[in-house]
Amino acid sequence: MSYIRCRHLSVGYGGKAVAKDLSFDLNPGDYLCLVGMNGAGKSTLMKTLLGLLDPVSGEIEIGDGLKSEEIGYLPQQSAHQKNFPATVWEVAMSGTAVKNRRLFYSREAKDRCEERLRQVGMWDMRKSSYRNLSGGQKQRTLLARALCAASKVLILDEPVAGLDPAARNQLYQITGDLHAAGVAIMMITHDLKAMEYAGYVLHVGRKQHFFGTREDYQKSLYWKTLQAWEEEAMDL
Ligand SMILES: Nc1ncnc2c1ncn2[C@@H]1O[C@H](COP(=O)(O)OP(=O)(O)OP(=O)(O)O)[C@@H](O)[C@H]1O
Repeated sequence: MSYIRCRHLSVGYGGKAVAKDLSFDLNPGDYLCLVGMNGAGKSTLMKTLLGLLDPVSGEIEIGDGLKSEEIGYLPQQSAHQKNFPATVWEVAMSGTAVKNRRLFYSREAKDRCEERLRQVGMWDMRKSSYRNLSGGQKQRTLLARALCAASKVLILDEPVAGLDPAARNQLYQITGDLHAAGVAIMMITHDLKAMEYAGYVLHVGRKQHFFGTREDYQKSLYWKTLQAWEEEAMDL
């Protein structure tokens, strides 16, 4: 059974759909890339899957023993978050606190946080101030935070936006390692390089959508359109 199964799902605001009739699955072991033009509704879909927005219509089924609180989320970074006055350790640990609503951290939570910070290569910097980190180090800290909250499914919203090529590759390496370790990945991206890691692609279009394997996607018109659009955007 799928972790997440959506059928004829429409998502939007105030009962008005911005993306209609989406049908796709996220299964254990999947690496799904979510692509589409600006404003297509990708972030709106993610927020709906996370329960932050109600679906306009259609079905979302959470299955295979997955609980909604087992879905970790790396949101798009805001300027406010970039200047967060806390250490790397405190930022990562806050993922645990939000989920468990505990006043004090348990030994188990601390061990888990250490494991996560080691996984993303930020353990040695755990005492550093978050606001003084590079963009890539900040993203890796937020990735550890999302993994402290949940480790079965990880949803990432444009995780490499604003990162230089080295930091970008490092982040893909880490998400690839997490995937190999059994975490199902669902990633919104405008970076065509991310596609190399994907097993499946969901392309949210204005009128029609594509959902299928990366191989089929890269033979489709959707892929050609996306490539042309991204290349044009890079020229600007
Ligand atoms: N809180 C909101 N209330 C009403 N409309 C919104 C709200 N947030 C976003 N929208 C609109 O919903 C549409 C889809 O936005 P969304 O952020 O989901 O697109 P996206 O595909 O993630 O775009 P991008 O690639 O630019 O991040 C846009 O037209 C946007 O203006």
